[in-house]
Amino acid sequence: MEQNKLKIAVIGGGSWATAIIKMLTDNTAPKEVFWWMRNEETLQHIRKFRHNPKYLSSIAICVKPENLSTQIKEVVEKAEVILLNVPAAFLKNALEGITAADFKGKKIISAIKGIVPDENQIVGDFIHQHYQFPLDQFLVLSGPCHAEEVALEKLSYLTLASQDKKLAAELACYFNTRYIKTNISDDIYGTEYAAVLKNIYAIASGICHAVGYGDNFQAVLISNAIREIKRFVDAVHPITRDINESAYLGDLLVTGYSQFSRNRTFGNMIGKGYTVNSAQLEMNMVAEGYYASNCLHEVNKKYQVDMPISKAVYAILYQKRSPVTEMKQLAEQLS
Ligand SMILES: NC(=O)C1=CN([C@@H]2O[C@H](COP(=O)(O)OP(=O)(O)OC[C@H]3O[C@@H](n4cnc5c(N)ncnc54)[C@H](OP(=O)(O)O)[C@@H]3O)[C@@H](O)[C@H]2O)C=CC1
Ligand SMILES: O=C(CO)COP(=O)(O)O
Repeated sequence: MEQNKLKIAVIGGGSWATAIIKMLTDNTAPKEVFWWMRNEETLQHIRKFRHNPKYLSSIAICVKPENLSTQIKEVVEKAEVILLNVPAAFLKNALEGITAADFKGKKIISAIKGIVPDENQIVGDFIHQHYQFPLDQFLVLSGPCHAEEVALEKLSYLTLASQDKKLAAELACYFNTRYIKTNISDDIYGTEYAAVLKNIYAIASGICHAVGYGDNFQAVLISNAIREIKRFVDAVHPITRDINESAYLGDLLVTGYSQFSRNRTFGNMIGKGYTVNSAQLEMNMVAEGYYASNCLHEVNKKYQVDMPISKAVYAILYQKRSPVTEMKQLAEQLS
């Protein structure tokens, strides 16, 4: 019996990792869950009080205290499935000391929605290239799903993508609960890139709200954003896909409109005149779209896809252009 348990390790200690821990431990399929986080103090608190003191503190943590660790090598070694969930900007740091041999024979799921800075690669490409990790053993876990609603056990849908749909279906069984349904997909590239891009559009959405545009304009913005996503993912990985599926349009909508969206909140602060630093400090959570905007700007030099919304966000965040002027110019280009 013990041997049939899936050994899965969650890498990351933020809100999404905490919500994923809840799903995995509420799910009744036999498994052993390991959890890595960087912060020893947080780990000791969770061991003692069974709650994460920093993120989603209401969630009761049901991981065995001895399965919590700040030693990534130890956690990776024990598991057969590694679920990565540190913000992309800190992924290289988190994986320090890990070699290709440590990942050999395992499956990796990325629940990260960001591009690895400097490398300008989505996580799948980064892991494949830097750890010689086979892409057919790599999966992408996406939304639309906010950690806060998982904590509240509100009905939510995930998407698990793998080139091997059978593998995706097998692993999806470990996430489903009364409040979680997991769709499967074979589009690892489209799922990852769409999840990265929607964060940039959520920033645009927040900026527009802050500078005075209303719901009518927001609808036009989001409608243009999904077309921009389609143009880009079709250029990077041209396969037949329905962009209206939950992993693409759904993820964009939840981020663009939800009160829980980190990226929209960040954009809202930028629109109100906060500097990037002060907005980041104020939020105490990571808005992936800020880093993604710069990375995408670089990646798109190769593909040359027409992306006026991403361009406007980049100009505001990285070229210090005025949100009001930039959004006014953008509005002229939308339809
Ligand atoms: N939140 C959500 O609803 C969802 C998030 N995601 C994705 O999950 C990933 C993680 O996001 P999320 O859980 O929201 O993050 P949070 O903002 O909740 O937490 C931030 C995490 O990043 C760590 N961190 C912050 N600064 C640094 C640093 N300088 N070096 C190393 N680590 C650092 C924090 O560690 P510490 O606490 O020790 O400071 C913490 O674990 C992102 O890619 C996000 O897009 C995907 C779907 C849903
Ligand atoms: O990816 C997410 C929801 O699917 C979370 O990102 P936001 O918090 O910016 O919405």
